[in-house]
Amino acid sequence: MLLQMRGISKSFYGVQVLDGIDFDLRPGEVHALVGENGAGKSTLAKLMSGVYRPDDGYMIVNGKPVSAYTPIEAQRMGISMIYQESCLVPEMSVAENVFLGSEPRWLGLFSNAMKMKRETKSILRSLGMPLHPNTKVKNLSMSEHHIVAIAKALSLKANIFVMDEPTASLSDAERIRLFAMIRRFKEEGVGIVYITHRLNEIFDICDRVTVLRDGKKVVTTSVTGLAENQLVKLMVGRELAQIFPPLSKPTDKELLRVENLTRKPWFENIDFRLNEGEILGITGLIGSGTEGLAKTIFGEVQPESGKVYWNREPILLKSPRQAIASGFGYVNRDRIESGLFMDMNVYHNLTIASLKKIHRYHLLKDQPEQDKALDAIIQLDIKARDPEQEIKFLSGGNQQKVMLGKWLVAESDLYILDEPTRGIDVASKSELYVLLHELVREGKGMIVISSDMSELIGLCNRILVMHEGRIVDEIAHEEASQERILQSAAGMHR
Ligand SMILES: Nc1ncnc2c1ncn2[C@@H]1O[C@H](COP(=O)(O)OP(=O)(O)OP(=O)(O)O)[C@@H](O)[C@H]1O
Repeated sequence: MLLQMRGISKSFYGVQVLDGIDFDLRPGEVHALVGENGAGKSTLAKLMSGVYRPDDGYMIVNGKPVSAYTPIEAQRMGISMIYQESCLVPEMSVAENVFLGSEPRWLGLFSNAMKMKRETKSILRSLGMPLHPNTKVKNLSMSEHHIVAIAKALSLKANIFVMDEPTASLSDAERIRLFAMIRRFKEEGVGIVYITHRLNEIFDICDRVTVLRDGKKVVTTSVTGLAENQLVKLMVGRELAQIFPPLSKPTDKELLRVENLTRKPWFENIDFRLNEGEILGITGLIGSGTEGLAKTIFGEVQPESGKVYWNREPILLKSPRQAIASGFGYVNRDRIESGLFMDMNVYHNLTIASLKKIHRYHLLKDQPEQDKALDAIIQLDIKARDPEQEIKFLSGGNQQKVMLGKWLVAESDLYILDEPTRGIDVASKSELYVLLHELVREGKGMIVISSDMSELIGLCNRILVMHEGRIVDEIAHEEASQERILQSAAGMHR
C-alpha cells in the first residue's frame, strides 16, 4: 500500500467533520473519493497532504507510520496535492510558480532558471498547454491557472497524488490530456486519490471508489460492475429521479441581442440572440473566448466594438455596477478571484449584490433582504453552521451555491452563469437545474457557459460553440451530441 489511513477523525470548532475513516491507496490505482457537498472529502484530502492534523487515528505513508505531518513533510514523503482552488503567486511567472519551494539548484546553491523553464515547458506540453514559462500568472485565465497548478503538482515527481476536482474548469480536450497523463502515472505505479463530482469520470479513469456521507465512510468498492445510479444512491442515500427536467419551448420575445461584439484577442464579431424561455449554452476550449465574452457582457471589461440590446434597448457595457443595475447577474468561474468575499459571512455574501436596494443606513439589516437570503439558503440547500458563518469555512460546493444565491437575492433578470455547477454534488445539481428552469419560465434570461458537455446537452435549448474567439457552431438541443460539440470546439466543424 502507498497510503493507509486508520480511524481518522477531525472536528472544527466542536463540529465533527470526519468520523473514524479508513482509507487505502494501492500502487497504480486511481481511487475516487466521492460524496455530497460538505461530506468531508476535501478535509480528508487535506489530512493526507498535511494541511490539517487528525484529532484521532494514524496513517502509514509509503510504509512509514505517521500520526501527523506538515505539507512540506508530505511533499518529502512523496505526496503531492492539487487543490480545488489554485494557490499560485500572481506576480511570479509560470515556471517560478511550478517550481516554487522545489527549485532545481546548481551545486545545491543557485537556482537553475534554465532547467526550471525547460521542465515547465515539457510538463505543460504534455498537458497540451503551450503556455510560455515566463508569463506572469496574473495574466492567465482561470483555466490556465488550473493547468499551472496541475503542472506544479506533477513537477514534484511524487508517487501519491491527491487531486481535488482537477477537471472542474477544464474542457473535454484538456481533460482527455490529463487522463492520458494519469494513465501513464498508473503504469509507473503512482497512486492517485481523485475527488470529483463528475461521475462519468469515475467510470472513465478510477479503479476503486470510496463514498463519504456526513463525515462517515459508507463503502469502498471496485468501480467495475458498479452502475451510476447505484453510486448516486450510495452518495445521496436515496434514488435520484431524472437529472435534467424536460425543456420548455422558448417564446419569440427577444431578451438579449449581441451584435458584432469584439474584444481582440479574446473574441471577434460575436452575434447571438437570447429569447424568453430559453437556456442558451456557450462552450469552447480554454482560450476560446467564452470567459472574456461573459465578463464583457457583465461590464467587467469593455468591448472594442459591437452592441448589446437588453429588452430591445441598447445597453452600454461600462461596469459591473451598471450591469447589476440593469438586472444582470454573473457567476464568475473563479470563486476566489472575484466571486466571493471569503472573510465575510454567508448572509453578507448573499446580499452584497442587492446593496443598492438597501437603505444606506440600514445596510445588511434590511429584513426583506435577510429573508430573501434565508430563502436562498434553503432553496439551494447551502450547508453552513449558521448564516453568520464566514464563507471561507464552507465546503467548495456550498461556496459555489452562495455565488448563485446572491443573484437570486438580487432578483436578477439576466443570469450569466460561467461553470455554475462547478464542485456541486449530483443531488444539488439536479435541484439547481430545476431552479434554472423555473427562473426561465418566470421570464428571466439564462446563459450557461460550461465545459461539462452532458450539462450543456441536458440543460440548454441551444448551444453556441466558440473556437479561437469566434462562434463556429450553433446547435439546437435536438441535434446536440458530444462528438459535434467536441469537433466544433476543435475548429473542425464544416
Ligand atoms: N477550516 C474549517 N473550519 C470550519 N469548518 C470547516 C473547515 N473546513 C471544512 N469545514 C467544514 O467541514 C465540512 C466538510 O467540508 P469539506 O470541504 O471537507 O467537504 P467536501 O466533501 O470536500 O465538500 P465539496 O464537495 O463541497 O467540496 C463542511 O461542513 C465544512 O463547512
